[in-house]
Amino acid sequence: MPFLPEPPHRHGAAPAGPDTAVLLCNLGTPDAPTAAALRRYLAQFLADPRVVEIPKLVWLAILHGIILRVRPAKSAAKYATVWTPDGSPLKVWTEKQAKLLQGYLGERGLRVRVAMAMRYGQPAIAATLDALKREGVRRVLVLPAYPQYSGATTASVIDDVARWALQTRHLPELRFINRYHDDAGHIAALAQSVREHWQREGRGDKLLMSFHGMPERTLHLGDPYHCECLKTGRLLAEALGLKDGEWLVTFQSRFGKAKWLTPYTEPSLVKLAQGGLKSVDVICPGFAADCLETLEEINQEARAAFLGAGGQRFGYIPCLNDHPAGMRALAALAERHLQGWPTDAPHPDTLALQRQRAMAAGAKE
Ligand SMILES: C=CC1=C(C)c2cc3[nH]c(cc4nc(cc5[nH]c(cc1n2)c(C)c5CCC(=O)O)C(CCC(=O)O)=C4C)c(C)c3C=C
Ligand SMILES: [Fe+2]
Ligand SMILES: [Fe+2]
Repeated sequence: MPFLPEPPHRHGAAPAGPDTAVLLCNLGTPDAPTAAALRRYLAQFLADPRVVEIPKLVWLAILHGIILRVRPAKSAAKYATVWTPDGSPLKVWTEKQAKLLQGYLGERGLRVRVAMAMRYGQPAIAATLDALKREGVRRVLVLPAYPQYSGATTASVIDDVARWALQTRHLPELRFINRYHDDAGHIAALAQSVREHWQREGRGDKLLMSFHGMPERTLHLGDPYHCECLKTGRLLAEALGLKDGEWLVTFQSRFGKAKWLTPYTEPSLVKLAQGGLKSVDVICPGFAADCLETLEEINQEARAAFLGAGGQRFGYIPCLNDHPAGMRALAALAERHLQGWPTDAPHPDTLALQRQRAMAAGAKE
């Protein structure tokens, strides 16, 4: 692919804003809770070879021949139940997180520009990186909003940045945060959010931690996702002082016919209720923000399944969203990964230029 034309250098001109940026990336979401918008979104999402790892031609035939005929309308109806006046919850939260992150980083004395982008749909990663460059950004720290690394999520964000890089002439310096599943601040924020929920709504007899699933095959192929989910679960249980039997990790959102990571969330809840458990709390620590998968699949469908099987109380613990402890943990995480990059003073190159100019001006006089 040819390099696209770029704006000419503004020789030595200092950028108006900060020249270091943090790019907060999440999965993406449809533009509207309609079948047409879902068809566009799912066609892009599910054609990503990081997400569905089966031979491309076979899969594209199934995707366009079957899945994109049925699923968009069904999924649109689900999205409609969680849609907000400002749009999809995932987008609303991610926008808010980016704004807040800029503030929390500022509080730590870091002058950086924080932008958000979505892997699928809008705002796209490539367009956002182009916009940052136009604003004078020379360094970008990419922060995929996935605590646990997986090929389907984190690596796919990195793919997208790399694709943009392949057709960009003057690249910014790039860094990536691959994971924060065991980050102490992140675990403490999750634990605080559970304790706050217990104080607000009372405490269930068990804490179920539900993570988004992946095909089990990906575990055997070396994807660290399963392992990182279990570690987050163990650390959160430890932080809360939970004993064995008081908590469990499960996997939700199975897609397709293959075996996914087990135990599955909804069947586990049904089994627990049938076994006599009356009250459960559910948290989704794999999601940085509430979205369809938490608000509809867990707080509506899984709740109904648990209550329908004899459970009496289902406590849903929201994702960290804009929780101050979660935001502070993200800011501290970003700060560590920004080490060595200029984030407060003008860039040393800029200072050197200013000195050179001052000297040149002095020599002329
Ligand atoms: C948090 C980590 C996620 C992993 C890992 C993940 C893997 C994965 N997902 C699908 C298929 C679908 N996921 C869908 C929605 C969705 N998935 C995540 C996160 C992870 N996915 C989020 C945050 C969301 C919600 C998006 C929103 O708009 O709120 C959907 C779309 C919804 C639907 O039609 O049901 C699909 C499909 C696969 C196949 C996969 C791993 C291989
Ligand atoms: Fe997903
Ligand atoms: Fe789902």
